[in-house]
Amino acid sequence: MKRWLIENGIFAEPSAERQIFEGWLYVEEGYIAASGEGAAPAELRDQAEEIVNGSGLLFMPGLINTHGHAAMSLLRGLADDLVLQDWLENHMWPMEGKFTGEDVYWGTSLAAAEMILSGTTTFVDMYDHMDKVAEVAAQAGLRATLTRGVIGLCPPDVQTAKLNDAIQFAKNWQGAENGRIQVMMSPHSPYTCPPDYIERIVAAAHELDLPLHTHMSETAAEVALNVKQYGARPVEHLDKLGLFSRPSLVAHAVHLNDDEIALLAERHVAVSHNPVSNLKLASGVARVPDLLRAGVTVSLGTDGAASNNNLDLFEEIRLAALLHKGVSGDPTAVPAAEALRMGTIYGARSIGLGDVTGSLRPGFKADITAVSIDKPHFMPRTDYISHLVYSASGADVAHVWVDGRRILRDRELLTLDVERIRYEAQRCFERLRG
Ligand SMILES: CSC[C@H]1O[C@@H](n2cnc3c(O)ncnc32)[C@H](O)[C@@H]1O
Ligand SMILES: [Zn+2]
Repeated sequence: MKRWLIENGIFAEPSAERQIFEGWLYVEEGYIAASGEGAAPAELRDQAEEIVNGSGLLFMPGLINTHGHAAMSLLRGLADDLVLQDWLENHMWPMEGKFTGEDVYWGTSLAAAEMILSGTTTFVDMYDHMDKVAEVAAQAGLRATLTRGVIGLCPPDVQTAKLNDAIQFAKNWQGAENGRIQVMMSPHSPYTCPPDYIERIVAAAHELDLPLHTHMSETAAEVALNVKQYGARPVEHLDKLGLFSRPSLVAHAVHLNDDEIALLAERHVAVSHNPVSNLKLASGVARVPDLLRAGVTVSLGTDGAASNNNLDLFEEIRLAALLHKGVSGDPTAVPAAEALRMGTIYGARSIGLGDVTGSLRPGFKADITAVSIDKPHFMPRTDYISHLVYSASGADVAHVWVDGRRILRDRELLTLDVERIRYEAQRCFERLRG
């Protein structure tokens, strides 16, 4: 579909001065070409190959999930109510050690189905067997920023093999699928990668001209260990290793002091805030209002489904708006529109796509989520930004487009066979469980 039109819709653009307008939006060759209030121009109606009747629908930029491990949806519900290190070392890593490419394929497919059904159009994924993740993203029609996460707690030859795998993955997939697939380089964390290994990964990112992504300062125990092992807190440690010399996105950043916040701002490091995962693993609450005040780009991630336990980014948006009010005692700590920007345009900026996706303005890719607003919890029609943040959930999503192509119609997945995915995911889990 090259040219199509939405008319009679309500549009939410949280980064514009006028955040809500009623009218039309025209898409051409995958891009938002024009939009306006009131009735659509007759010439655009004539040119359009499809006209979408937007009545009863609220159109918003597709959601952007900036940190996750999609295939971990196979481990959902397996090990709840544990702290990070116990959960990782005694439950996740033993299971992940048994994962084959097929497990990653079906686990990621399950996640892709869930993300599309809850309005996500772009996801960041750090995992192993990344060719399988990229295949799923390509097939699903999602936009994805993918990275082969490397853990360096292994002999030097295995470290090298993992790094080469990450480099090869980048060479094969960077810019694939009409640019929908982007790649980053990822040391898993400062506590799983020795300093010299991080330096090699950073050097590879420079050579390949790629951004970097890592877990950082997720728990107080991690920060204490970093100080004990390396004599510096994680931010200073990673800065010395050159990680922030590339565009960087760090996940979690829960335990930061004022100097670290200032340094992240100075280095233009983006933070993926994962409030549900941080609460579930009892990691703490990130200093999001302070980060935003300092000028850091803060976006939202679910982390894997095993620490969440779903991939509904509306939940992260709502929690980001609520949690920081609760802990600060300031109801304006994260206002509704700011939470929505964290789930959309700030997500795009944090992965270098700030002029590509995350907005409904002309010139952006047509990555659009349509929410069905003919429901009691969207009444009365007071403030749709408020309704999206405080009342909506992923279950309200009716249609999704990525790159101008519809991938969800009336909650029917158009690119994925959800029955087959459910069957295969259960089969994979049973084999892994043994
Ligand atoms: C090397 S692939 C990614 C790796 O990350 C693990 N993981 C999942 N959630 C978290 C988290 O919250 N902190 C640190 N590491 C996490 C996952 O199990 C994979 O092994
Ligand atoms: Zn993670």
